[in-house]
Amino acid sequence: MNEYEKTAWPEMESYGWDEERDKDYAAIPPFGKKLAPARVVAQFSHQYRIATPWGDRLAEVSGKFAFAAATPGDYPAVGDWVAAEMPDGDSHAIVHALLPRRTKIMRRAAGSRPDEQLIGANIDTVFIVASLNEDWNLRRIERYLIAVREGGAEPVLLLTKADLCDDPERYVRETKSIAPEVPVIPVSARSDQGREALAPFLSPGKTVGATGSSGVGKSTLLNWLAGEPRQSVQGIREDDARGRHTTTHRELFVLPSGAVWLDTPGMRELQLWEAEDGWQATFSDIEALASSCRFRDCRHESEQGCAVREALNSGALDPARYANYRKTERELARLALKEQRAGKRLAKGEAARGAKPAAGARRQWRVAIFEDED
Ligand SMILES: Nc1nc2c(ncn2[C@@H]2O[C@H](COP(=O)(O)OP(=O)(O)OP(=O)(O)O)[C@@H](O)[C@H]2O)c(=O)[nH]1
Ligand SMILES: [Zn+2]
Repeated sequence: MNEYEKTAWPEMESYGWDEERDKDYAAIPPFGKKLAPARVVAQFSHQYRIATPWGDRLAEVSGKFAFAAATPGDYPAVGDWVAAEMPDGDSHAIVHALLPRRTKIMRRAAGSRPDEQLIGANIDTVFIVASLNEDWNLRRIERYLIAVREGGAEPVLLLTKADLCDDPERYVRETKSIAPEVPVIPVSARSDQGREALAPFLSPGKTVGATGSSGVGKSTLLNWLAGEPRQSVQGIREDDARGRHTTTHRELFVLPSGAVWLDTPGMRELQLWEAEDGWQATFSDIEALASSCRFRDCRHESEQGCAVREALNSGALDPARYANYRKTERELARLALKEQRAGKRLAKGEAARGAKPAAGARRQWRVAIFEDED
């Protein structure tokens, strides 16, 4: 049997390949080429570095792939699994197809038109990092929760620099109060605290990444988990085929625990994208209250039988949390408006690709409500 016609690719397991991927891969239509699975480990302007069963290669997408891609999100991103052609005796590869993404982390592209920009694919867990000594801000954590959940990844809250804090448990409690179902783990790289609690999220083949404000300790966390200094974004040292050390730019690599760490510059500065699902999950308590208001279209201002007002008055709902709910709702509505305007231009192309209509009535309802407010 031709090496390329294998039905399983154990070589790729260290990058997170599993039986489900074997199935996804088998479902790719034939391209009349010898293809093999690979994972994108770095992205340059028009090139990728991919990890293949036979080592790393530089790759580009095929002409056909580029022709079919309608938006930036259709191109591979770091963390994506692809089917690539690897011509013999050539150090380059050609990407012909993208495997289905399990999760994606998106960012709004700069400029007036909000545009999906993929900053990481197939991430299982995103560590939302906040530091225990400075800059403590539950509202910011809520915003990160929205962005992470929207793409389908599991959020875990890491409270760093526990060595600098007299009462980490107090912060753990506060954090749990805004996200009861999310694991909250105090850690300290300096005093080697919290390693065991992190272990369940760092099992072999799981892909993880970290996001959080500048200075909270993301690089330090990575170095701590890697057991050696590792400036991931700048590049890491590796042995090449001749055993020499070379520095290679990589944004995805395997930790000693066997977990795969994804660290793209965009991960560090997540912003809200049209995050209706993540927003609802993050504020599910308020959504539940709102659904028991007497009036279906209650604006929670001075209406009779408003459950949200009641909760605010009784102290059951934190006014700051409610304010953040409204603020992020307005931001999402603003984005949705822009999207609607831009969408008119895009609609034709998207319909041609069989895309679903933009997530529907609910968002339009929000747009209608908030259009007049700003
Ligand atoms: N005491 C203490 N200091 C820490 C710990 N982790 C990080 N720091 C310090 O916090 C500062 C910022 O850490 P970084 O790891 O560079 O933070 P970062 O989140 O990567 O910052 P950006 O690269 O700007 O995104 C450094 O001076 C670290 O030494 C810790 O566990 N305890
Ligand atoms: Zn109400």
